[in-house]
Amino acid sequence: MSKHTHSFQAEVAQLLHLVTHSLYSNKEIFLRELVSNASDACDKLRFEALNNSSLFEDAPNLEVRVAFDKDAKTLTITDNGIGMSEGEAIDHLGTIAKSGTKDFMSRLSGDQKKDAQLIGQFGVGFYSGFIVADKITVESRRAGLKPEEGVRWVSGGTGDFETETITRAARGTSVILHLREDATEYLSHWKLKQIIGKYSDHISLPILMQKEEWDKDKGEYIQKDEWEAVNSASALWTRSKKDISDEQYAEFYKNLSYDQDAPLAWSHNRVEGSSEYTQLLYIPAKAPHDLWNRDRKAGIKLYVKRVFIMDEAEALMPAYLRWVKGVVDSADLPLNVSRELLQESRDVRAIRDGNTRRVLAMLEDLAKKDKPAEAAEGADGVTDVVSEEDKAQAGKYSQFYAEFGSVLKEGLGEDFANRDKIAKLLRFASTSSDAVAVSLADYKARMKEGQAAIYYITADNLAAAKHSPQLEVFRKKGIEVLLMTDRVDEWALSHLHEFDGTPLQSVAKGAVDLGSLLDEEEKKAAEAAAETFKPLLDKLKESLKDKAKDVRVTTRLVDSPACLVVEDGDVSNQLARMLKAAGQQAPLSKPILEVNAEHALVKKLDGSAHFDDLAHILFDQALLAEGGLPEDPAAYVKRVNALLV
Ligand SMILES: Nc1ncnc2c1ncn2[C@@H]1O[C@H](COP(=O)(O)OP(=O)(O)OP(=O)(O)O)[C@@H](O)[C@H]1O
Repeated sequence: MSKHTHSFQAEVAQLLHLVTHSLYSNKEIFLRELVSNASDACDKLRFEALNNSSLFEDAPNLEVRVAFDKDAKTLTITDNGIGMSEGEAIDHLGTIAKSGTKDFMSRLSGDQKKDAQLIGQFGVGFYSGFIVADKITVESRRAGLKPEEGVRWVSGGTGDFETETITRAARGTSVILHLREDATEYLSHWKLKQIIGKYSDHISLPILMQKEEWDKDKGEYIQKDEWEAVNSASALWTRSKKDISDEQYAEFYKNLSYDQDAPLAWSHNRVEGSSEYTQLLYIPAKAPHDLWNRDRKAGIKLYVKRVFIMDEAEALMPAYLRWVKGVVDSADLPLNVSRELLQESRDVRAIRDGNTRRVLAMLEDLAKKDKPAEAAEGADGVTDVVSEEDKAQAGKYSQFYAEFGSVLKEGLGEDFANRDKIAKLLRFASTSSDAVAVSLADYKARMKEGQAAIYYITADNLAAAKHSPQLEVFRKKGIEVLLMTDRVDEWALSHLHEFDGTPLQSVAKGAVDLGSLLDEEEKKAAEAAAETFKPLLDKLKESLKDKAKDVRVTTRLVDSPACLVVEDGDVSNQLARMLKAAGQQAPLSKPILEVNAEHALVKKLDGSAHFDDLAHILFDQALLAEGGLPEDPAAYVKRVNALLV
């Protein structure tokens, strides 16, 4: 048979040079690319055979075989897919037809370092074989052509390649890599199996390798004639939902997450539209130990057409949902997509938005079914029937929230578009419930007539929150206050100014304005107290000028003599203490001391010989009551003792 020599298209020669020189640090990807091509070839055959089943010839089972020959130093990837005619081999393996790669070529700068970074962002496909091979032989026969119409394509990866017509009985393609001296590590069953497991486990065709057996006499592994699949060949997410059992979903989750607990919920969807992808997302039952590490990568694995691309694709999930586990399989992204490119891609943004929406929808659903529904009989005598399935969901949201609620709150500051949805998912303890179970909607439904705001307080722990003097008037008036004890609350709540049209108001910030909840008499008494107390307040201000920004009379206290508040917009004392404990500089803003004109201690101040000491004690006690420490504890003790003896 006569051989023909062809020149590579100029761009191919250029690409080959780059591939061999720049992709060296990540050699093993060549196998992923070639297995992926083999799998594509099988997909193409399956597609063409829909109209022409004779293309299957006598081999209807599509498969990929990976074999190596230690003596010849060759590695061969064979598929029984569509194959290539001689003309196709010349066209497809000698030119670059893909627009993506052409675009890449046009962006080459000639600077090897920059170009090496660029190349990582584009699929290099077949040519990546030259990273490990100094010569590649491709033997192929297109499905439907006669055995004598096969082709052999040979190239050393430089300027040209040769083709000749051969006889090949088997349909499909063999890519034979003649390995370079420094790539003989791939002549290993174990190594190849490991790479296939890493990148190609979910290719839906079997990838076969010859079995190996230890030969005692020779002291080495011997290849047997028997072939076995080395991938699991089950891309679960590509199957139809109705064909997958709950057990299979749970099992897949375990493999994916190494988490022994069953997931709380999952969602499996095929999304079509401007961006086409499949998502299978799981909500774990338990938080990982490093949940709080914001650098922790997302638990999403990215596949492109069933080929594994990367673990922890953080661009596919916002940081506050970093605990979600799952798989995204895109039909649009290039195989060689890099993390950098992911950050910029429009397709990826669409996937990320879709994933976020899906997770929030799953949580909404769990939240709805959290409380065991009582079979409440309506006025019309009709009773809601609660399905067994819904009953099984009861309590799951509470479980989720206890584990992940704090991280979810980060979303208030991070994801403005979904802020309202996130707000609906929040749960808090309150003055009416020790359990962290009150939603903002529950709270609103219980608001008193005339109540203009959703009130909350932040503190280190539930006891401190509950006993805070700032709550006294609310308790007296029977107004519920949300008790927030998460470190992230103060920051998160600073991003949520209102819920469903009602403002959120910290009871430790600003002047308390209970508006129409105060009766006329109380209002008048407060105004009168402010007037009569003016001289006393001025004296207090003078005594405490280093500690307090202002001193004023308040209506928010009932039993306590005084409390500290900050102005709206200032960092609360609680947050300032937390920042200090974390070694950070807290913004300096002095608190405001509010005094209870009705309290005996405050009344005693007037004309007291110990005015200055009492003033400082009042301030320091207010600080102690909200979980702080006097700036000079020894001075505080001394002052109290002086009064005690
Ligand atoms: N095993 C194979 N069987 C049949 N055709 C193949 C095979 N491998 C490669 N080809 C042909 O060669 C072409 C070029 O392959 P190459 O890997 O460079 O690019 P691609 O597969 O189109 O893109 P990518 O690999 O980046 O997804 C393919 O489009 C296909 O037509």
